[in-house]
Amino acid sequence: MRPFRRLWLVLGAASFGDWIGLLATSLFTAAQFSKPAAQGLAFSATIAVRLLPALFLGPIAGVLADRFDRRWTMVITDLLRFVIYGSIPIVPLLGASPGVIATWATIATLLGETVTLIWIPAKEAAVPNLIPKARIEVSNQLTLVTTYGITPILAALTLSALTAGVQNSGASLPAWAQPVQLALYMNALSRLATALVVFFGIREIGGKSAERQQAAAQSMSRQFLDGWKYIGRTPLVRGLVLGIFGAFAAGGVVIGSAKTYAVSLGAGEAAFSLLFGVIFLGLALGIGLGPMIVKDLSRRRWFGMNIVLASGSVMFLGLAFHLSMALLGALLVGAGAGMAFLAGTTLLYGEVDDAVRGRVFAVVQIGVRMVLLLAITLAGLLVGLGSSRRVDLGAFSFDVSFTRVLLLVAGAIGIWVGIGAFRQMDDKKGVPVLADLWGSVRGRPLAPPEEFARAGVFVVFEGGEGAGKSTQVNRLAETLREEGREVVVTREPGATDIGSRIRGLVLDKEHGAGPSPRAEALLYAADRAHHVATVVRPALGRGEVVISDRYVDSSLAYQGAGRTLPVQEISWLSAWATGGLKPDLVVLLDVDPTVGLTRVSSRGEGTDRLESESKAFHDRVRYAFLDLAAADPKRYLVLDAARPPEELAAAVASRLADLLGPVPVTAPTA
Ligand SMILES: Nc1ncnc2c1ncn2[C@@H]1O[C@H](COP(=O)(O)OP(=O)(O)O)[C@@H](O)[C@H]1O
Ligand SMILES: Cc1cn([C@H]2C[C@H](O)[C@@H](COP(=O)(O)OP(=O)(O)O)O2)c(=O)[nH]c1=O
Repeated sequence: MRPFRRLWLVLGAASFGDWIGLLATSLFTAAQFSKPAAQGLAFSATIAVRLLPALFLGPIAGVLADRFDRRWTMVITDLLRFVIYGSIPIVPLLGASPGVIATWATIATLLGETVTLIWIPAKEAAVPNLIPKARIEVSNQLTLVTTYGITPILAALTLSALTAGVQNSGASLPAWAQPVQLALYMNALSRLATALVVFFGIREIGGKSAERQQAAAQSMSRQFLDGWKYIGRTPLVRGLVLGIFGAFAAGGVVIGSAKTYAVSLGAGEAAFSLLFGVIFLGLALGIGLGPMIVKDLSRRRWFGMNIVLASGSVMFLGLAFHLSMALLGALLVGAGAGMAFLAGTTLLYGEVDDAVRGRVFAVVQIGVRMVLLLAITLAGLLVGLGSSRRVDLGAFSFDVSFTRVLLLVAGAIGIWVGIGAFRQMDDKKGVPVLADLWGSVRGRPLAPPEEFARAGVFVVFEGGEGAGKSTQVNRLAETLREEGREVVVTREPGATDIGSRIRGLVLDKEHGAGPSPRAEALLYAADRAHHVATVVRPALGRGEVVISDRYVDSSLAYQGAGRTLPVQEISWLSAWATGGLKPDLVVLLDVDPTVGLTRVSSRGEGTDRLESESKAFHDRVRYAFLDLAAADPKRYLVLDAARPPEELAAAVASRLADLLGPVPVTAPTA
């Protein structure tokens, strides 16, 4: 088994232990009391106690994770937890009173939680070193689904199966083997198991990079401060931390106000559980399907977008007046939060340096707990303060309550934070957000354009063989020059020295069978890259009109649709070759291939390699051009190439008139 597979097993076991421990300890402590009030108090005390140590120990835990060998840190802390958790069900066997038992359970939980705080940053810092970068997201999907989807359910089922099994069998079990106690043993044993697997099975976690060894020579307080400095001066990490806190704050407000919100919908008590269930469903859907839907979208952008989505949905919840709307809102809150969480952890794993990773994760960990706790408490308090008024809207009536105002405010703050995080982290500045998202969903992600001052206008003619491109290119150039404009006429392939050699390689029939489809695609891309860099961009920079006979679309049509290479990959290749340079206008001269090829052969120059392709090939090319034009009508002018040349030229000139400003006045040359 590969190390990271073993790691997933460890994470699964650890999380199962966590959940069954949480459930069992709470029940166990509560069971020591008979009055409901005391039970409730004991129940919430054990949960609160789990959050407390984070505040004190958290900051140091990160330093420990970066300073010491992570394998040993994980093994030692897990052995400690084995002993601590194991002691909870043992104490009653020593004949202790209920008060002592409950107190010890609480103290042991506190200790266990404290130790966990050291375990988590060590684990989080070690994991990314074991996983190939390209698989980090998949690995996170798996871990999140295991941690929050499978293991809690498995834990609850195990516990209730144990209880039911014992009740049904009627057997009287010895005092040390009551169901809840068995569950507590399981929790302890899961720690022993993970310690052993990490020690014997995942040795790769151990050792330290030279960088970390160097850092460990500094004092601990110095390392602590350095961690904060790193967060402060790295925009990506700053944005991530800010975004994660914002998301959890909004989540906390939703949790804290959920009870009164459900009531305000007038849909009864069941609405509360239903809403919660739907939020979890949304989380699972977002984590499971999100990456498949957005495909290659920048994860930095996706993170910010999801926070805005989740927060917007919180606002929508505030306005929803019918249960069905609230359910939709809850689903989107869950989906947005889940996807933001996935994107956030993936980015943290992939982009934070190994040497500071423990500290960054510790900050996130503590921050999240504090923010969540604060938000839940505060929301609970505020909601309790406000009264509500009932509003009638004909068929619907709903409460305008404090709860709703709170949701609106929390959502608005969340959107603001999401936009802030997006700006800090954006790695595709200048690429329109919605178009980027839509392009990625359709499988044609936009590349960030290379920066350059673009003063001129870029016009491209596309179309099949013999469509009349050269004819129209020359006519247009002539017209524009008569108007007094600077015009550069060029073509692909073969406009440069290097390009004309490439052109020979791809098109001359004397080179035998010619390049394979992928090689052909790369040769056209190479020609294009050189052409754009040495001819097109410089001319556009000088403010001239560049008219090119063929450009990117020819590759999409010929190599993509014609040769049937994946169009998405050709699109990426072209975007990379051109640095994202797009034409201002593409004139597509649409021609029936039979007509076009007849025109070419009547020229009597013989055919090149592509012209001699089959009719089916040229048909695919034709429809690919038409599809491209249909997908972006603003940028295209589609003309029927069977029309007389003068008419076509007039149509092109009139369309271009809108794009070109007045003729620039150049100083007369003496
Ligand atoms: N609109 C048109 N109608 C009829 N024939 C045309 C038209 N435009 C060009 N032709 C002729 O078709 C042939 C191919 O034209 P050309 O401009 O070289 O096409 P391309 O550059 O698209 O291969 C030439 O002989 C040209 O005179
Ligand atoms: C620019 C480009 C051209 N081609 C093909 C289309 C043409 O058959 C060939 C040469 O184009 P071109 O010189 O325009 O030929 P013609 O004037 O005869 O239409 O190169 C591609 O396959 N991919 C590309 O990216």
